[in-house]
Amino acid sequence: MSERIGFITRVQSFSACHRLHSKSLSDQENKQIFGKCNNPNGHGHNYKVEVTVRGKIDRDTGMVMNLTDLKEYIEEAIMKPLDHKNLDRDVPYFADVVSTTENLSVFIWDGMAKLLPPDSLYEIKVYETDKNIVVYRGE
Ligand SMILES: Nc1nc2c(c(=O)[nH]1)N=C([C@H](O)[C@H](O)COP(=O)(O)OP(=O)(O)OP(=O)(O)O)CN2
Ligand SMILES: [Zn+2]
Repeated sequence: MSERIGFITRVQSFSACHRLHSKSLSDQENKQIFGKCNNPNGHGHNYKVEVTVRGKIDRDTGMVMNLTDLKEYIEEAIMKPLDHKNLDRDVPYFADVVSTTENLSVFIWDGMAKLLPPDSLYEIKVYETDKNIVVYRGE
């Protein structure tokens, strides 16, 4: 039988607060572009992240990868740095990067890619709310 390729996804939720504010823009521009999300005291989200890994379905194990290992990588790359954090103040990456869901997806991609086997990470999907969803595939 020829080699089969599978995609496996694990879902993880975390809570964090943030403020949309760019140091490259004036206060007036920040207010105009980000509106209520530029409120100085920030606001919170219950984020949901889907991490998808692509790979060969191993003939012996029947797995693309062990979901127990994926769970541990998610703990390192998502939960430890982000859960119950103020993204802008507690996560050094966001000191000069606006904490949009797009940039959060890139942060999570970079953290996961460091832990997973080379070229196995396929997609990061972040739900900021039920209605606001970002997909990042490392491009
Ligand atoms: N391109 C982006 N635009 C916006 C982002 C983002 O990450 N990328 N983020 C925000 C805010 O952080 C904000 O939290 C969005 O919240 P809100 O508009 O309240 O969310 P909903 O659309 O789900 O709320 P409803 O009021 O139910 O429509 C803004 N823009
Ligand atoms: Zn927000």
